[in-house]
Amino acid sequence: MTALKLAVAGASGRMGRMLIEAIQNADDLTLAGALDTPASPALGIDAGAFLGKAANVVIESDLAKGLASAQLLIDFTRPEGTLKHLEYCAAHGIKMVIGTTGFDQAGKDAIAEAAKKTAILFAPNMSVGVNVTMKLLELAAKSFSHGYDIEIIEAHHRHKVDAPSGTALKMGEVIADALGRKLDDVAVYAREGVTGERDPSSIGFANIRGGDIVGDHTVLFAGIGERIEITHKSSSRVTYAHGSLRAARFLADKQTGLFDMQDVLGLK
Ligand SMILES: NC(=O)C1=CN([C@@H]2O[C@H](COP(=O)(O)OP(=O)(O)OC[C@H]3O[C@@H](n4cnc5c(N)ncnc54)[C@H](OP(=O)(O)O)[C@@H]3O)[C@@H](O)[C@H]2O)C=CC1
Ligand SMILES: O=C(O)C1=N[C@H](C(=O)O)C[C@H](O)C1
Repeated sequence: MTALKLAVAGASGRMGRMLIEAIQNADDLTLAGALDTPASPALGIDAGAFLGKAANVVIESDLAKGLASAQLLIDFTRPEGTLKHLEYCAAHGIKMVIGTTGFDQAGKDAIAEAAKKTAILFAPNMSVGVNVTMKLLELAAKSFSHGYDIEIIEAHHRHKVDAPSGTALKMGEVIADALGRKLDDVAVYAREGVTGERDPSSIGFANIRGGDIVGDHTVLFAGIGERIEITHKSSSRVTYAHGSLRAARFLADKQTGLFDMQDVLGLK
C-alpha cells in the first residue's frame, strides 16, 4: 500500500502540531509538506522538530515548494489563508481537508466552486462526537419544535478569534433546518439592555472565551417545567486531528466534490 502524501497548513499552530504528530504516528500516511506564514519563526525548521522526531520536511511559506509532493492539504489556519491555499490546490488538483472556521458566505461559495476542480472536505468540527451530536440535535429539534426555547452556548480558549464558533453556527443551521426555519432569520447573536421578551422562534447564541478550554458546546431546549441540555465537550484537540485523518483517507479515492464529516461517518 502506498502511503497518502499529506501537507499541513498552519504547521506551527495548535491544530497544525496535533496533525503533524498524528500523521507521524499513522502507518498509511506520510507528511509531504508543511506550510506557515512568511512571518512565522518556524520557517526553515523541520516540521517534526517540536516532537523531537524529524519529519524530514521543512516548514515553507512558498506554496509551490510546500505542496510540491503533496496529494492533499489539511488546512486549519484562517479564512484568508485557506482561500489562498484553495486557489492553488484547485489549480493543481491537490485535495483539501478544511477545518478553518469563520468564513463569510463568499468564502463558503469559493470553497464550493473549488470543489468542482478537486475533492474537498469542509467541516467546522472534525470530531466524531460532535458530528453524532448533530444528528441528535436534528431529532431533538423536531420533538421540541413547540413550547421550547432554543439556546446554543459555546466555550473556547482565550486565543480563539471567531465567534460564535463554527460548530455552534453549524448546530444552529441543523436545528433551523429541522424546524423549517432559516438560521439567518431567527439567530440572535447578542443581547444587552432592554431587549424585550424572547421571540419564541429565535435561536440564541452565547459565547464564552477563557483559559485553555478546548471546545464545549451545549444546546438548551428550555420548556415549562423542564429543560433538556445536549452537551459535547472536547478534552483534547487529538479528536479533531484523528477526524481530519479519517477525512483525508475518505478523500483518497475522490477526484472532485464537496463533502463533510457526515459523509465520512455515514450519517446522511
Ligand atoms: N474543524 C475543526 O475540527 C477545528 C477547527 N479549528 C479551527 O482551525 C483554525 C486554526 O485553529 P488553531 O490551530 O487553534 O489556530 P492557531 O492560531 O494555533 O494556528 C493557526 C495557524 O495558521 C497560520 N495562519 C494564520 N493566518 C494565516 C494566513 N493568512 N495564511 C496562512 N497561514 C496562516 C498561523 O501562522 P502564524 O502563527 O504565523 O500566524 C498558525 O500556524 C481556526 O479557524 C479554528 O476555529 C480548530 C480546531 C478544530
Ligand atoms: O478554535 C477552536 O479551538 C475550535 N474551533 C472550531 C469551531 O469554531 O467550532 C472547532 C472546535 O470547537 C475548536
